[in-house]
Parts: sequence; structure tokens; C-alpha cells
Amino acid sequence: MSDPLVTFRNVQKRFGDFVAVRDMTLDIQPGEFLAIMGSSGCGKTTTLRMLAGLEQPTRGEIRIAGRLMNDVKPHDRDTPLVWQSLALFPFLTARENVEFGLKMRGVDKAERKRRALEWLDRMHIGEFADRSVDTLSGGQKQRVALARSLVMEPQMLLLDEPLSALDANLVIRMQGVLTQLQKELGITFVYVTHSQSEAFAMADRVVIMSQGDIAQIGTPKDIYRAPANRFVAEFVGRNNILTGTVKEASSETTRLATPAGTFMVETPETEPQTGTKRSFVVSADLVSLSLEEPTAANRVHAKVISEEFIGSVVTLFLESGDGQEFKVQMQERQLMNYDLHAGSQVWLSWETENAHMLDGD
Ligand SMILES: Nc1ncnc2c1ncn2[C@@H]1O[C@H](COP(=O)(O)OP(=O)(O)OP(=O)(O)O)[C@@H](O)[C@H]1O
Repeated sequence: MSDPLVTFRNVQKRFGDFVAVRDMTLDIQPGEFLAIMGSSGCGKTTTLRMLAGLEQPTRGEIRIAGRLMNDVKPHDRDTPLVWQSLALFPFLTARENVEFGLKMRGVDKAERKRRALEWLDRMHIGEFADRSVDTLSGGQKQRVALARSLVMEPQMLLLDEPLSALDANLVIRMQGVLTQLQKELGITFVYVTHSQSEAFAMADRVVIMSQGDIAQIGTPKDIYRAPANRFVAEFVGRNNILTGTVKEASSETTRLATPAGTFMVETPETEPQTGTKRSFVVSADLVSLSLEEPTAANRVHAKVISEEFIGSVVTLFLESGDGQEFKVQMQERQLMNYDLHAGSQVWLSWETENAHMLDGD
């Protein structure tokens, strides 16, 4: 692996007595699309603002390309920030907005115009170059803001909830624009969002933050299939989380007795001790549903409580006899094979390799 572009080493940020970021250690690779995700107030924006130089760490070190950045002012950095409110100059045209940074850098007029038009074209809004940004739609303004940052040819682009003001269809379109652009340009993107679908759809790696700490860093697939702890498992949703007592553990599998039944779980790196309380997760899309009792080792009888449709995907909410909640996700056309309604009795089952034990209980 190449040297990281960004390193955070034991970075803390306090506002008075309040600790917004506790002790962050993180590497960001050149060309990586990294999303920072978490609920409101967990420290995402503070982390990004420290990278942009808008906040100074209270403790620890931030380096970009090896250079210590703790005291470097925003304008001496190559880290433009695009955020939801965009901060475009409303009475300037799209082109003038894009030219602004180049003007500040003393680039001559003809060259400024040429580069600005090239970037507006690249963002497919060349035809609006001479329109006041005030007259553009939300998506068009968003593209002007991106062009304005990218025309400076930064090595890294910081984005803070850039799509949160756009309507749902436009969000999906802009996600496509951003991921394609990022891959084409090879620029490092650090993207803050509270939206799981945005982070998981676009990022190479996702950082999940909780109360100023990193709860997990991994690819979207790692985080979804193998959440490190209960916080991440609950935050990611769509997970079935069961807690029980370890009855027996080998290097391969662990037998766990829960109120809903006894189940086999993949043994994690450190074998759990017999008699301890542990939890495991199974993703809702890895649980199978059947009307007849299956032969699978991990099976439980459950009652349908309700269903939720999002597009062609349906999530069934169920309950086993002891009151344990289960979620099963499937394609709507699969569900049509069953005649289910609230109160229907079904069997749920899953493979042991899809049962992932969490750290702690
Ligand atoms: N300048 C400040 N002074 C005092 N407290 C602050 C300041 N900036 C941020 N905080 C606090 O630090 C915590 C983290 O804020 P931050 O903006 O990083 O959260 P966030 O994860 O980006 O949340 P959101 O999704 O709501 O934007 C919050 O509790 C916030 O109130």
C-alpha cells in the first residue's frame, strides 16, 4: 500500500469541557473515497473541519502528504470544502463563481475563463455558464459548487452533506456524478453524511462514528456483514441481533443458547468463554423463510407482525414465541410465493457462516 495521504494520530477536539472528537487515529489513502457517517452530533463535521483547517485539534497530529497541518491556515491548504449550503456568490454567473479561486491565485483572465468553461462543460452545465447562479436549480448549483472546487485541481476534496438539500431523485443522480468524477480524477474524497445509503453506495471505506469515537472502519460490505459491535449493528439496521450464553466453543463454531433457541455462530478470532454472554448478528437478507420446518441447524418458528415495501424490496417484521424480533428482507417477487399476512406462522433459518459474533455482549 502507498503512503497515506492523510493521517490522524490520536486527534482530540474539545470545545471547552465538551469533547467532540476523542482520540482519532485514521489513515486515508490517496485516491480513496472515504465516507464518515454517524448520527447527529457524533463529530463528523468537526473531523472534516479539522482537515480543512477550520478547527485546530486540541491534541494529536494531522498530517497531509506527511506534512504536519495542525497550525496551517485553510487558505494555505489544498483542501477545498463543498457543503450543503454551497456558499456560491448569488449575483455572479456560474462561470464567475468557478473563476473566483483562480482569480485569487492571480491566474490571467483568458486562462481563467478557459478553465472555468472546461469544468462547467465537464459537469454538463456549460450552457448555464453566463446565467446568474441565483436562477439555477439545486442540482445545477451543486455542480457549479463542485466545478468551483475542482477547477483548483486539489489533491483532496472535502464534502459535508453536499446532497442533503436535494430531492431524492436528484440525490441518486448526483451520487452517480460524484462517484464517476472521483474515479476519473483519482482525487481523494472525504465525504461526511448521516445517510447510510449515500455512504454505502459511494465510498470505498466508511468510518462509523459514535460520540466522538470511531466505532468501525471498513468497506461497506465489511460493515454490513460483520459489524464490529452492537452500536454498529444497530446503527446499520436491517440486522437481527440475538443475545445468549456460550454453551460450547471450538475454533470454528460456537453454540449459543438464547431465549429464542440454541444457535451455531462462527467463532471469532478470540474464542469466547463458555458461560459468558455474547451477541451475534445475521443480516436480514441472509435469513431464509419457509412454511415447512427446514433441516438447517439454525431455525426458529416465528409469526409475521408486519411488512414494509421500499421499491421492490420488502422487509418482513416477525416475532418468535419468546418475543424476539426478527427481520427478513427479500425481493417482492420472492414474497409472492407465500400467502402471508399478519399472524402467519413461518420458519426462519440461516447458515452458521452468516451468523457473526459481536465484540462484547
Ligand atoms: N464551535 C463549537 N462550539 C461548541 N460545541 C461545538 C462546536 N462545534 C461543534 N460542537 C459540538 O460538537 C459536537 C459534534 O459536532 P459536529 O458538528 O462535529 O457533529 P456532526 O456529527 O457533524 O453532527 P450533524 O450531523 O448534526 O452535523 C456537537 O455536540 C456540537 O454541538
